[in-house]
Amino acid sequence: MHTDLIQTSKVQQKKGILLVNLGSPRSTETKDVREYLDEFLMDDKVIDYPWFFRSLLVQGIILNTRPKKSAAAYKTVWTEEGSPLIVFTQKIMDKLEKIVDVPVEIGMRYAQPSIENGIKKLVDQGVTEIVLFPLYPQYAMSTTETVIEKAEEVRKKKFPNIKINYIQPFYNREIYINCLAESIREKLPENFDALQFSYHGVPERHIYKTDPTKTCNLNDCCSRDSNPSHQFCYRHQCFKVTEKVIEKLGLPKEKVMVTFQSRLGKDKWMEPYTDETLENLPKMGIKNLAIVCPAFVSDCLETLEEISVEGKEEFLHAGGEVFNYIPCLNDEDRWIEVVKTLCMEKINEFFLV
Ligand SMILES: C=CC1=C(C)c2cc3[nH]c(cc4nc(cc5[nH]c(cc1n2)c(C)c5CCC(=O)O)C(CCC(=O)O)=C4C)c(C)c3C=C
Ligand SMILES: [Fe+2]
Ligand SMILES: [Fe+2]
Repeated sequence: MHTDLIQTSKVQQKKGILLVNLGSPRSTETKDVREYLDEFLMDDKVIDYPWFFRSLLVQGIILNTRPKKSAAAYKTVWTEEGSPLIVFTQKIMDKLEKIVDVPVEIGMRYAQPSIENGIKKLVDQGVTEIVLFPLYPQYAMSTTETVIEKAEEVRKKKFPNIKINYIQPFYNREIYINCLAESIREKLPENFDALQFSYHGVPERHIYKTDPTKTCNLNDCCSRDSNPSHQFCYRHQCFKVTEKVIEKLGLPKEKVMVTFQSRLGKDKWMEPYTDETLENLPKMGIKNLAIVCPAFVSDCLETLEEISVEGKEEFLHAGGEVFNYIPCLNDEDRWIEVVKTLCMEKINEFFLV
């Protein structure tokens, strides 16, 4: 009798998937970019100063000049369908929907379509249990953590009766590493002097702040095999992806480097910086470079403009000869299979609870 009741209640639960990415401005108009940057940078998980200082910095300084500059950059990558980041996330959704038997929606942490919008669409289809997938391989306070915080806020306020289960960062999952390695292998040129892994940076302070063990010193501990801080150490997780991928590709360590891009403001961000490295490589004899950006699963402003256009110019200007940008996983079928596996794993786990 007791088991029957539990099973009956389980059958009544309807599951759905919400794919979450960072988000882009509504358009490339400066006012829309300003609105987007305002929401993004006023998030205390992104600029983690007390509210007064954050608003002084963001609304008093950054929003005076950056929106115009960023709008011009967005114009160079925008497509007829819209922002590459959102278009690729939609493509993942479209492909995933065809191979799973539950509804799939997307939601962006900032701007539209919002997380609330995505949850509502699922709820309108009768969904009561959501598997939410933050599309970031590595954990960071400014990505995974803020997504979960926002989704929980929306759930408590607007959808208190639904359940959300979160997919954890997947940087060390074999299926993801195989997928990334195969994708890179296909796109690597025949000859190259070095392969650069350029990850989005974060301020060093963020790493210390989110380390529950307070053991990470942003030194060699991040590359050690085991340390209790690794679960929340973005730096470690970037190193781990690199290490596992180059092992799969059979590349010697000497041919590979890790750098961090897209820094903002005057804080100390993780080093070495991508732009400085690109300027120095030609002097070190590296003229033919391949570069990949595995903090991003979808190409976006930070890869298409900052790396494949600006980065290329920096490298060539400094004496580099060949610059090969390796695109992100985007909507490659092998990546869709990984998304499916991670989602179904969580759905089944959910079902067993
Ligand atoms: C991949 C993980 C990301 C981390 C970690 C991250 C941290 C982080 N970012 C900023 C500031 C900006 N990032 C911007 C764009 C942007 N950032 C990510 C991802 C991560 N950010 C993506 C995917 C994008 C592209 C969005 C798109 O529409 O294509 C921008 C906006 C663009 C610009 O003006 O340069 C800013 C600003 C901080 C401060 C931060 C950690 C503290
Ligand atoms: Fe670390
Ligand atoms: Fe960013």
